[in-house]
Amino acid sequence: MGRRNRNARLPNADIRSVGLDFIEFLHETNRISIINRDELQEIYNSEFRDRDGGVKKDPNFSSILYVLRQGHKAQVTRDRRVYFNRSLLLDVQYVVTSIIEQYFFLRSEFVADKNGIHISSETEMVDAKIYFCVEREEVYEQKLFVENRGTDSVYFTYYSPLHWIHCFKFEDPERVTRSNPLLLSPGETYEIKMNFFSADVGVYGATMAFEFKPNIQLFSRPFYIVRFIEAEFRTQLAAELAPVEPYRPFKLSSIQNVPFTVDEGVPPESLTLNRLGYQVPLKDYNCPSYINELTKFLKDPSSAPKAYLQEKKSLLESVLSFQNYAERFHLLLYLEESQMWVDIKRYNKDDVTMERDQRNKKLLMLEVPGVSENRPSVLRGDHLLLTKSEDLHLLSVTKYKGYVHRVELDQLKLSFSSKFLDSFIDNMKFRVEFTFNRLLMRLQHRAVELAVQHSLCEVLFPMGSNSDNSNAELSLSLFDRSLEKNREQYAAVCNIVAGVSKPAPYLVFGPPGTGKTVTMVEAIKQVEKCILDAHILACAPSNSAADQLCEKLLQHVDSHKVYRMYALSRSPDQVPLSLRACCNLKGEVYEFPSKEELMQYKILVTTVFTAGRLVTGGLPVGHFTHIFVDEAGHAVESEVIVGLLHAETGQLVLAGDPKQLGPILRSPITIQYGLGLSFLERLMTKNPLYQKGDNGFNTRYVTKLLRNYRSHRAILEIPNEMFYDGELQPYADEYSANFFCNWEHLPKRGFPLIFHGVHGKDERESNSPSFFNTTEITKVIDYLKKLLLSQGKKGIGKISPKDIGIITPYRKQVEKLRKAIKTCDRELRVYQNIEELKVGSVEEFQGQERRVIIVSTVRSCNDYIKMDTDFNIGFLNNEKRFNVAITRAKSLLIVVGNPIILSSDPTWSRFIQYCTDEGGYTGLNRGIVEGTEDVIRRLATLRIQMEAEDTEESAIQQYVNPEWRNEQ
Ligand SMILES: Nc1ncnc2c1ncn2[C@@H]1O[C@H](COP(=O)(O)OP(=O)(O)OP(=O)(O)O)[C@@H](O)[C@H]1O
Repeated sequence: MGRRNRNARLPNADIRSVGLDFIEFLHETNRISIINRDELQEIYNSEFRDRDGGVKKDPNFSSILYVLRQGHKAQVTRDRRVYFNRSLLLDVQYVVTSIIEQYFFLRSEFVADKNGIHISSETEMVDAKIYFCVEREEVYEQKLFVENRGTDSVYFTYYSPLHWIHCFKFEDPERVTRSNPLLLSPGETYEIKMNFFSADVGVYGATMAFEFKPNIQLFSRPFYIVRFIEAEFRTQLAAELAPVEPYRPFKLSSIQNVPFTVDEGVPPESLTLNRLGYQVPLKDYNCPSYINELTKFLKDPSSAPKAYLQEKKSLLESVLSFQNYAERFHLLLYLEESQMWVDIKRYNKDDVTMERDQRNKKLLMLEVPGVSENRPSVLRGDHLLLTKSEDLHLLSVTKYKGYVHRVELDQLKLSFSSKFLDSFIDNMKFRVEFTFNRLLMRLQHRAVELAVQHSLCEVLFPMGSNSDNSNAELSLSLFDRSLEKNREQYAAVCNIVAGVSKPAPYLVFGPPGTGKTVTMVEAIKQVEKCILDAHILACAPSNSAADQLCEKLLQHVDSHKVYRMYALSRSPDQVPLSLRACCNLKGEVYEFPSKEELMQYKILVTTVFTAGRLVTGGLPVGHFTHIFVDEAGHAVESEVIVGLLHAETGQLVLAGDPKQLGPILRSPITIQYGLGLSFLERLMTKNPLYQKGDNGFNTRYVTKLLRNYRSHRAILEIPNEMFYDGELQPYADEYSANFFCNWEHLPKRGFPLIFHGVHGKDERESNSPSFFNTTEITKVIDYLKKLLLSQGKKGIGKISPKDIGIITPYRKQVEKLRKAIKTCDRELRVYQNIEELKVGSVEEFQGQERRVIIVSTVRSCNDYIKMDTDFNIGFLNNEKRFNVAITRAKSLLIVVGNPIILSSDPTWSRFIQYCTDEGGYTGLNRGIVEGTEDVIRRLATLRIQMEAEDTEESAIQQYVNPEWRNEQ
């Protein structure tokens, strides 16, 4: 009864959204083919409904079906079969979502045998689809059979591709047409020859419609049968990289709460040497009990408002100020954490097995596909809970705590108690529950609390009241002399050294490649050189950006003065060799030196989070005279301030670009209430000191850099137009920018930008949810070989692997590309210094640059775009990720991708249009690929014809295109 009442209140849009999520869930768990209504209802109730622990009450299954049917998202037959419209998407690569809905309903009708007519092919058809693969550039032949298995004769009157590309040709001995129909007697089979040829690798599809009539009367009603053809032309390399086994997603577990005890494991802290004390306490900051109720209320404010919930809502709606600073951030962080708990539970699994690590018998290996893409997010030092499957029926269970010692591509290495290890037997089955490490949330809670305690009002909400109004007049001799020629950069360095904005933060912002990092690095070096008692904290949100800062500092600063401090979560093998001598990794163990020792270094380099350890360790307020945060737009404000206690008396400098990668949040509520606004962006957009006045920016507080020293102007064009109002000025050194302008493989000389259109397939393998696309890998490898193996010719200078970067959004594509380069390709794998060629995600390239960047976008099917958006992966619908990827190249940018899929995104569409207009487009001829829209329109017309009264003209004949048939 209660449930029915709740449903009555749920708006249809919400029910529809739950329904669509359920379809997605079925798809993800490989059960989209289930059509039995009762079975689907059982799955919905036991595995999906109230999956967030009952925070949000889901509607019942009947309501879901009702709303989905109304919205043409599902069809339910009288015999209780349910067809969700999702199942067909994979057949057609060029889909428009609203259109595909109609296609779904038409498909099942059209593929069915009719009047005894059955259509087959030499290779086995699966679900009315012929699939074949060719590995050479040659004509491939295959026969189609039209067979009359019925008891009456039938006329075969016509056949034609409804959706077709030039690679296919058809031929039949009688040249069947309406004016030349073929009588197929019972038991008779007629052969049609199909040829396929493509000069380019890729996946090509055709949809064939066959028309028949039960008798040859002019006005008799025809009937149609449809078959789908998918041909793949792939190289030997693509074959080597093909899925090792079919994709089998893990079955999700629905965990009930039963009493349990925890068997403690061995944390990797045992691998640290800790001489740094714990002087400033870090409280638990556990989520208050009202958070779930508040979440529900915020999602549906019409639900019975309670005064205290209304009060919290008002706090979220209020403008951030120093008075509500801590309270508002605490609340937002609790809401974010509550969503993180919901999300992490989705990864719980049943019946998993583990293996012993052969190298370290004390560790067990657990396969966790997706872990390298943060699905789920697990770091070294986190823990998981495992319960023996055989114990699950007990009234009370033991959960074994396994600490993560190592995160690898698709697996974790865990340590458990010795008691558990002794009882462990291979193939034992477990239920695994993921947890997440609350440390990062706790550090942020403490940071906002300390900010208020230490009265950081003038740092967080600067009014400029403490400073006079003049710029610094210093005469500095810069380490990087090129900065002296840029007035803004030079002035920024001087102002930072003189601390003119203090206590207000100094901002260095601007588009990609404008020299923010080099300005910050120069300022650090100058502070170190000019201010004798200076102590500097240099931070960045990510380890890779912090490493880059440190590497640049070491070019001029004595390594004894610099210390790179890593947290335990950094995998030792990711620590760059160049930093080993001045960091806290000693062998396999991280060492945290004593406070006194740390205070002797002039420059400490950490991530913004690890800076929190310095606070805990009791480094006194006032110790750091200067704090620098690079890539500050990438972090949430409460993350950036984790180590800012020291900004009370020092100079804080933030550098970044709000148009590049921003903070990653899970909760739509916290995004709505502004947690995604970085500190840098807040100052820039909300604080008058940092805004542009009539005389431009106030250079005492902020420097906006606009000269791009990195890239050829053609590469900058679209980011400049789309994100920077055309303000960006190309200033790159001519020699570097034009390095590839005469490259023989450019579609157009002088335009060092290539969009290579391919029509591949996004695939998955085994349990990994991550994607790869072997057609794109083939193309990337082609270009790589053109760059490395035939270089030094025709006026192009030599480049080495370290000058090339390959960016791709999915871990599986990264892994396969590395395999292709370092193992499969005979020439590349032995190429000198090939290990220096970096293949990585956009996140790994933020802040970096290469002479040549190759981007592989992978997506070739619309079906997964929503998943990308939900998990914050992929390139589509993510302008910031697009911006970062495109702006890393200095002299040559090559993008390999599916232009049809990418064009559904306005940013990519503009980019592809630009490449086309300027002559940089090559590869897949988009003109020959017909859209799904056309196919659907055609199928719909055929259906009208089947259902209509007798008709004179065949609908199918409207689509006759002479080229699809072989000339005889
Ligand atoms: N004044 C200058 N003269 C010549 N080259 C410069 C100058 N300033 C910066 N550069 C060069 O421009 C390139 C980009 O600099 P940097 O990485 O600091 O830019 P950024 O603004 O931090 O970029 P991103 O936003 O992509 O991180 C580097 O190769 C750097 O050496």
